[in-house]
Amino acid sequence: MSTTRTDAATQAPTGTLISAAGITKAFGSQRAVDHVGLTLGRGIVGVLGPNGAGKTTLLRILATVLAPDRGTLSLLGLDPAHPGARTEVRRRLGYLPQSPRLYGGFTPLEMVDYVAILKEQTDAARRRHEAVAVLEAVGLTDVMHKRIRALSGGMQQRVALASALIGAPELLVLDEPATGLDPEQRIALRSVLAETSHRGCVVLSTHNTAEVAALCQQVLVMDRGRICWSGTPTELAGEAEGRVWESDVEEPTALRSWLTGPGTRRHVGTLPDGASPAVPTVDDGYLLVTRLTR
Ligand SMILES: Nc1ncnc2c1ncn2[C@@H]1O[C@H](COP(=O)(O)OP(=O)(O)OP(=O)(O)O)[C@@H](O)[C@H]1O
Repeated sequence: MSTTRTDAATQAPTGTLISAAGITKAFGSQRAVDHVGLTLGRGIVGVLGPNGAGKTTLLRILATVLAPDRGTLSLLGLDPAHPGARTEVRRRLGYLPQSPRLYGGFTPLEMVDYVAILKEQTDAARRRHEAVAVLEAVGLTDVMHKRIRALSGGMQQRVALASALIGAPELLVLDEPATGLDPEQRIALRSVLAETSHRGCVVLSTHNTAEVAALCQQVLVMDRGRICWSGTPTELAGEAEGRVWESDVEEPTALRSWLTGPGTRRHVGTLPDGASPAVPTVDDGYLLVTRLTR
């Protein structure tokens, strides 16, 4: 990816699972999502963007929780605007909202089983087998018979994640899935998502660029409702190639500067004469592309 693009559509993979064009959603006069186009196939896609960029709104649209005001959307080859097709998509979709609602009086096993029932899985034995498997995948085997209200915040987040994973979804939409997880669980989450991505499309929003670099094949950067950049994590870091450096002083040519240690500042922008470029990271690229579109 050589330049920053506005309103970017991503590369069409073989086997399109999500296809969107001109998707727009406003709340009053505020356009939360503004003419977004997407073509996504199998793999893990990370959505980055500042607070209020429209990530949650876009994910809610992809999860069929919210209907767009305008634009066309196809999920798993179906049009979710039609009630019958929407029900079918929901059977094949897993969704982790930003603030999941769990029933505190349920156990994790009951909660996940309940979601499977909502997905119209009628075989009780199979449901239980699958529920036990997804709870094991998120590391909750030991507490699957405890009341959810008695679990820690990170464990509750994993119950919500297991609820999204039940039914082997072909489309997995996760709003900040790593929130509240300890480092070990974050690493475990990566393997669960990598496994899901072999059979379908995982779209996740995050503020964690390290997570994106470790996990995602593709990144979408959103800003003010639009996708302002798309590409691979390596390409995002590459945006800052030759445009990032470190020094002990403030730099007038820097678009953004931040402290990285006692007295050391890192800058992105136009490299001043005599400065040596630093090795760029996904963070640098992200800061640069969000700055350039403002
Ligand atoms: N239900 C709603 N009613 C009114 N405004 C909303 C609603 N949902 C979102 N918005 C507005 O839409 C814009 C995008 O919000 P959204 O939650 O999608 O952003 P975000 O990128 O997920 O932010 P964050 O990183 O803070 O979670 C914001 O200006 C927000 O205030």
